[in-house]
Amino acid sequence: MLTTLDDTIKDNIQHALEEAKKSHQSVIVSRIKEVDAIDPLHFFSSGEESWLGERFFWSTPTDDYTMVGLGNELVLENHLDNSERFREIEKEWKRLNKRVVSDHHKIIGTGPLLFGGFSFDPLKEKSSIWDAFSEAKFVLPTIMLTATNNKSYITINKLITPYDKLETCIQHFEQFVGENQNYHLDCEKGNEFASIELKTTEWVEAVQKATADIHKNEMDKVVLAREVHLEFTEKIDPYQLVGRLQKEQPTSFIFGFENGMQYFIGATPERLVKKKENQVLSTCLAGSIKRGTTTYEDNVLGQQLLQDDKNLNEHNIVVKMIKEVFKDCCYDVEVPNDPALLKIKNIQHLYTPVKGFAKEDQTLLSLVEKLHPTPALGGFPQVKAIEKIRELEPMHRGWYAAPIGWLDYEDNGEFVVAIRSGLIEGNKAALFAGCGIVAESDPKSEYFETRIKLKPMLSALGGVENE
Ligand SMILES: C=C(O[C@@H]1C=C(C(=O)O)C=C[C@H]1O)C(=O)O
Ligand SMILES: [Mg+2]
Repeated sequence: MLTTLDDTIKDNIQHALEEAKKSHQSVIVSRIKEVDAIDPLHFFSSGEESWLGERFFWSTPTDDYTMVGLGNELVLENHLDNSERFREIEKEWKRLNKRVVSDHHKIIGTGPLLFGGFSFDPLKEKSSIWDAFSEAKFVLPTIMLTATNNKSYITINKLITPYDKLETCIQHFEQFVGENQNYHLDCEKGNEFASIELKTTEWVEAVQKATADIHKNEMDKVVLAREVHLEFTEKIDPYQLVGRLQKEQPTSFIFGFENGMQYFIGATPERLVKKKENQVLSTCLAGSIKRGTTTYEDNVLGQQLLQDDKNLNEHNIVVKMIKEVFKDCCYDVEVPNDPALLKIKNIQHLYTPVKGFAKEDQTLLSLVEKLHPTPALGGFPQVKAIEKIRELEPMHRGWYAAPIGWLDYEDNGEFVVAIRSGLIEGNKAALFAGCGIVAESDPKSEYFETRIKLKPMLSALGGVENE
């Protein structure tokens, strides 16, 4: 993919090696090069042979970034509780020295960066399907494609340890020079499946119990989720799934994280926090209604949602919390007074963007830590709601509803909330969906709401549930 390996990179490798030996610490060397356009999906698929189980995919609705990583050059992972797990990742990432060689002006989203995520609640007892997922796991890809602003870039990363040999390090970069792009494309094939909804009765009872507790003033809101398991006749191909999600959910963030033989994949409309230099952006997304079958019906439903007290209550609890975090951590905070509608393929939501500029001592991961879980996924008050989820929810969330995303070495990056998602393994898929329970919640309509939220994954997997 690189045409030549110039002397600058060799000098940098040499210096990094000396630095690593002197400091007894590893140093990351990154080579960034602009390349002719490469289809990100083909790039993802091309990694199947050499890097199966070590790939990630990320694309944003505004198309400003698509990133595909192949190979785990470095893994930062921990099993720590709450705030410690965010801080440990940040500490380890900061400790590594980074040397970047680039043939162009530095572009955000290229160069050494981490991609990964966190579990929803480290204190919830583990269940088998999420066993291989830690409380925090981030990878530095060996090779990464970044497509942004109609340009494509390839980053090659190498972790240089004090024990490495110069020749081996140079070879690491040389192996990608002039490599042929040998992409294979499967045509879409049908894949039949059987589905089971797990513990539906328990879930409905949990909703009833939660509304009763809200009436007793134990809390204002709690989000309860449920799980559906699917079994297909053939193996599920993550490449096809990502491709379909991209096609069917162009207004969502598409994420895919391979963890050995499991893939955590989804199409979420919900940004948790984006940081570009000191500009910070978050999204309050809560309150939902279905899409109409005609423009007229769709508008009527949208207007109904904008005026519905139950949904406005669900939404305003989220706005209040995110606004408070922003007021603490940012200056020049801007929040519109009223929500707007966010219409995505299968559902419409109440939506309020929140903007600000991070104070000096705030980092992207410190903001993730303070925001997670917002009342859109947890509830309010936060601690009480999380305890209720542990007690009432008949499933283990794993990485569902938790932050997933990327951060670079200059603290730019973006995290979303991993909803409208599923955990795939072989021919099996576990899909998750939840909803905000408030005093006025009706279990039947909340159940219906979770069915709509399962649709993006169901449809991308090849079938939409009957209503
Ligand atoms: C919990 C989910 O979605 C959240 C709950 C919403 C609601 O109850 O109205 C809306 C958007 C999300 O913040 C999910 O999709 O699983
Ligand atoms: Mg709702």
